[in-house]
Amino acid sequence: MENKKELRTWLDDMKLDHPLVIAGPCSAETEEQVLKIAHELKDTDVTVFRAGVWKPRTRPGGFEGVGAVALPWLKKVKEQTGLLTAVEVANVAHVKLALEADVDILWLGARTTVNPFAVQEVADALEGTDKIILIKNPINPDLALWLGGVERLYKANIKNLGVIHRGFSSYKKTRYRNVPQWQLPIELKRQFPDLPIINDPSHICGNRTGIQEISQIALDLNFEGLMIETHITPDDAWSDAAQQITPARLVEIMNDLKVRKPKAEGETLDQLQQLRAEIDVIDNHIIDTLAERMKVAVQIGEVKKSKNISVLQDARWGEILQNMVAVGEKSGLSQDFIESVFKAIHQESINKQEEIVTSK
Ligand SMILES: O=C(O)C(=O)C[C@]1(C(=O)O)C=C[C@@H](O)C=C1
Repeated sequence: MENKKELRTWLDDMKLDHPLVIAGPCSAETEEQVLKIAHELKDTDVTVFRAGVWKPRTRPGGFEGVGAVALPWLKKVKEQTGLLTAVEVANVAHVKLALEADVDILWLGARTTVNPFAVQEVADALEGTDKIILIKNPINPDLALWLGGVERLYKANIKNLGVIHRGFSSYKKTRYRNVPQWQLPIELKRQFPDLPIINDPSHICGNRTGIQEISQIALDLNFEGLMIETHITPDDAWSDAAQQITPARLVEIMNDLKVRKPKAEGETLDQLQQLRAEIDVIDNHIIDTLAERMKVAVQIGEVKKSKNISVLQDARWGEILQNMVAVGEKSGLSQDFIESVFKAIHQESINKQEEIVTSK
């Protein structure tokens, strides 16, 4: 699949003068709940009403969605409010029912994207549809797997495509429910600038407090839209209560978010160009310094080879990491940043030395 302007046609056709907003409850619970939320969202920036009908739960026994009974409620949402509707589909049966109910947007969840067999099955069931299909990132940070999902749908002759960034699972305890790992959507955008990308701050945060901050970062990274879980009485929600917000709070967030211009012009561009020239000089210095460091690592590698000493020296490596984090902190650089930079440097050093010690 190549980047093509036509990938964003469905979004351009909406002619929005603000980012696309998809909102609605995590799960459709009752007809009354669905319609109440939809009516509160009707006269806002929201264009699409979302509601989970089939809910993939991590462990059995949880609320798994009310199922197909909710589809006629979504039809009513469309008739009464004019909002488009969106549901998650995970198998052929879901696709069939959602298409029969004339749902406008179908999305594949993270637990589906992770499985190419499941994606292929859904793609085959959707073959040739003119519905909008959105693919959430897989649970693990694997860009190829995410793009593979998009490609399977594209190959099934589906042209109204987009992706949803909902963050990635981590074994570490973090302040996020799903770590954003912004470098993945940034790389996706670099490869496919015309594939619409929507951010899902609700699943990234797992709570209400971070939604505004994550949404702003997404807009600053030129995401085309936001999908935010919204409930009339969030605390009573049957699923993901902690991360849902009221329609009123959603409106507040929308009003506070700043949409910036994608490109600078005129004087601002001149100013940026001057600063960018400075960055170019500094980047070149960084490369020269890294190359110098690597030369020393190669010399150490030669000593290790001649004296039969192992490549990895944990104690020294631990000491470097600790020192550099402390030095970095003094210059206002975060621990995460320093650790990732030095881990990459150390790995390259190991690779170079491994080449030396294993050479004949
Ligand atoms: O101190 C060494 O022994 C090195 O080879 C240097 C270096 C590094 O690049 O910082 C590389 C490998 C070791 O695990 C520790 C540190």
